[in-house]
Amino acid sequence: GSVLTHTGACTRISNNIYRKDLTHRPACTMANTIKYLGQEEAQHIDEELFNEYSFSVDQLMELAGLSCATAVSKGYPVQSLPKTPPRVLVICGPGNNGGDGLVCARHLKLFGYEPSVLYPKRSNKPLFQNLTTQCEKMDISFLTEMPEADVIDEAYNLVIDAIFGFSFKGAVREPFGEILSQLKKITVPIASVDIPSGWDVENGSPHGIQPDMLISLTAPKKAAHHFKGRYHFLGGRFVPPALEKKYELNLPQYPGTDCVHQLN
Ligand SMILES: NC(=O)C1=CN([C@@H]2O[C@H](COP(=O)(O)OP(=O)(O)OC[C@H]3O[C@@H](n4cnc5c(N)ncnc54)[C@H](O)[C@@H]3O)[C@@H](O)[C@H]2O)[C@H](O)CC1
Ligand SMILES: [K+]
Repeated sequence: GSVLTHTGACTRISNNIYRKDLTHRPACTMANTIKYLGQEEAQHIDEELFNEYSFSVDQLMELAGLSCATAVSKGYPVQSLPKTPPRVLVICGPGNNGGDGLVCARHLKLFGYEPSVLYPKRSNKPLFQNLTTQCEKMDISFLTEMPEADVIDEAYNLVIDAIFGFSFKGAVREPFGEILSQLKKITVPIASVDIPSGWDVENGSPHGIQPDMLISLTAPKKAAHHFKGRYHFLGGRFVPPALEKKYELNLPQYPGTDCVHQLN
């Protein structure tokens, strides 16, 4: 849109869409579009949610994982999947991004999908052990090794990439290097949680995996500027207004009571 100064004379309807309240005033645009976060800023917001706002990781992870499962159900409705049973492969990394994946798998099962989880580097923290038990008790199978790309294409409709989030840094260490190299070869769509895994959090990665869906949590990270897939959702509808204001996040309004907002 055209760039004019923000006069306050417009109402945000959704991201990048503004209704002019006064016809003689210029429409506001860039000044209050959604902010894309750098790595440090994302980590500061995360710390503030826990330390200043007294949320627990469990709470936010539950909402994050629910957002991911909801976005998946919107982009790839269970009835529309080409293969039955409606199998999806959820790959979980060693940190909180992986935890979001475990929560997402559980909700996907409740939504009628058949998730299988690959969780090769398990955290021994009680939260992660509990999330694993919850999945096992819901008859979600855990794979012992990463299937080859052609096996994934044959058996699964979709892969959920919950390997790395905003704390990823440096060169990918094994076993995730091999996992990501298989993901670069698959043809079924990938839905990435928060950041496409292996991408630099701010600069992306031109030779990295190319997800079809990205679910940005809290706010998109700078790498999301390089996302070329079909669906970009915002999830993690838990940001208190004062925190949103402090970091000038300019989050779009979520529709009604939805836990996700489709950005494009
Ligand atoms: N505030 C929010 O929006 C919330 C986001 N959540 C999710 O949490 C992740 C960030 O989680 P964090 O534990 O900080 O880190 P990661 O999951 O990104 O990964 C850390 C994990 O990965 C290892 N690691 C880092 N770099 C490498 C590498 N090059 N090779 C191999 N392994 C690597 C590191 O050692 C750690 O073990 C955020 O993105 C959201 O998805 C919360 O769930 C809710 C609040
Ligand atoms: K990810």
